Amino acid sequence: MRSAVSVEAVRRAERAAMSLLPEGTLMQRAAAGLAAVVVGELSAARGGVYGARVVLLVGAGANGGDALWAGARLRGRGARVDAVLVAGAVHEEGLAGFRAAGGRVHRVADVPDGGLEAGFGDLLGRADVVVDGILGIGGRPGLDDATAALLDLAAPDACVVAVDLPSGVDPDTGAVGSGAVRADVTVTFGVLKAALLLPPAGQHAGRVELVDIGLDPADLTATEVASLDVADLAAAWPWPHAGDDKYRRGVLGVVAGGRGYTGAAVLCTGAAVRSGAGMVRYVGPDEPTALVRARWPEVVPGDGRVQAWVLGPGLDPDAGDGQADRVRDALGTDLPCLVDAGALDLLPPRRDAPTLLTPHAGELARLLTRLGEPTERADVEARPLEHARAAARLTGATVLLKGATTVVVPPGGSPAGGGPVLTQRDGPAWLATAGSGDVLAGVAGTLLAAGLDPLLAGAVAAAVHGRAGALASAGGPLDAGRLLDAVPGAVAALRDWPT
Ligand SMILES: NC(=O)C1=CN([C@@H]2O[C@H](COP(=O)(O)OP(=O)(O)OC[C@H]3O[C@@H](n4cnc5c(N)ncnc54)[C@H](OP(=O)(O)O)[C@@H]3O)[C@@H](O)[C@H]2O)[C@@H](O)CC1
Ligand SMILES: Nc1ncnc2c1ncn2[C@@H]1O[C@H](COP(=O)(O)OP(=O)(O)O)[C@@H](O)[C@H]1O
Ligand SMILES: [K+]
Repeated sequence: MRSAVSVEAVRRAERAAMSLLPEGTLMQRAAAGLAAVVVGELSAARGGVYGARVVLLVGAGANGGDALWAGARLRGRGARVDAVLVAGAVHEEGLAGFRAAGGRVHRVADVPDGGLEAGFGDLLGRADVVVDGILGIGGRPGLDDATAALLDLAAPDACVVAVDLPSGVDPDTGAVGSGAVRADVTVTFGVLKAALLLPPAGQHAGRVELVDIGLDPADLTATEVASLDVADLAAAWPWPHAGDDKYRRGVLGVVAGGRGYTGAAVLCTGAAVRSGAGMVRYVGPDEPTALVRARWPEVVPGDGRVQAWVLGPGLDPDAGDGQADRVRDALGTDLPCLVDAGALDLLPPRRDAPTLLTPHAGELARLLTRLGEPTERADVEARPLEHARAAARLTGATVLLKGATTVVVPPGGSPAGGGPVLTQRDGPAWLATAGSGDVLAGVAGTLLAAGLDPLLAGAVAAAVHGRAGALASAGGPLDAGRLLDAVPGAVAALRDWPT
């Protein structure tokens, strides 16, 4: 499990560690770790550090201090290191250390208006590595125009190394402001910060390197956001046992598709079959039922006893084909329900039984608007965690928000009581294809029917869906049929996936 904490928790842990250590120790450890990563990048790209060009972009706080001390170390290895001070203030000890090591210092404030390119174009355009020491955990989202313009001067093939966090993101929520840094590597200190696991900030971080600076793990137990790794997935997966039969393993009922929309019914039931549900029942009108039976003869048509329901993929609540009533009936039971797509419109104000909502950004905006919080899709995309939490709070359900990074928020919006928010980013962008969400619903349904709680069922399903996507795509285009065909292999590989 990769775990991340809040800024408040990091600051507390840092204060505790600092009280036991000589002043400046943590920053020196951070700088040493940062310099080591830069050395690694330079060695890989050009065979060594000597003579490499490194430019530090330095903000007002300790994040800039880390960059300056790392720059001093890189000077010691023979790199040419320039620091560009982007703010009015600077970490003075770091600056003195950098100067003493022979680093050159420039100030954005010394360049006349409109002169950034003339002043820094050559410097940044020739840099092998650009170190983003602009903002860390003290940062608010967004960079000013001059700083953002400076970043644009870097050569496209320069390696951008972010210090602690890519600057311009919100450290706790993962929201991203304008001009935020896009890093190739982020070197983070002591513990992952929540933004590194959250969309969209996590997608700005590149590869994340965690440097141990000696914080006490006992001070870092308040996990805010976590991502399941392969060991967690293997531990959570409901592997069958000799004593099992199909009923004990879990029967899933599916109300999907309808008159005119048939594909979702075939894909969703198929994904449930392929992810190992004990049995799948499909409930719907004649046409999708016939197609489901033709493709998946093991699916049992019609109502009957189930352990969980998947409701809504490809379902039009206004079609007048009986599907809306079937959804309402299932929502009226005390069984776990996954509520997707068209069924989201039918969700009652409150449901006490375990409930997993699986909207994409547009569907979440629509749901929040219906619940009295007018929201646009773009709002959800800019601040996914905030909006998923709002839906969890308003509905009392677990909310899985789909996207390149899937966010699963426990009922009530967490973290109080419900455990951390889980995020998964396991699959390629080829997963953004029609029917992909129907496959996810089927896999998550299998897990609900097997008895997993909605938070774990959602996160495990998202991870397996992503891994199946990676297997099926192998770098090329993907369709939902091949995605669901890859699900058994993705599940089997959980026990021997290379970590
Ligand atoms: N604590 C420790 O023990 C250790 C900490 N370490 C390092 O310290 C980092 C945290 O340092 P930090 O607290 O000094 O904050 P940092 O992120 O450098 O910047 C704050 C400054 O930026 C400003 N500012 C904010 N947003 C802005 C914006 N959008 N645009 C423009 N300006 C903005 C803000 O202004 P203000 O809020 O005062 O208005 C303030 O002046 C941490 O991430 C890690 O790298 C490591 O060395 C390990 C030990
Ligand atoms: N850029 C992306 N990278 C990786 N996965 C993605 C990306 N965009 C979407 N996905 C995943 O693909 C699926 C799309 O689901 P959805 O939007 O409901 O599609 P549909 O309704 O066509 O089935 C979700 O599981 C989502 O997390
Ligand atoms: K930074």
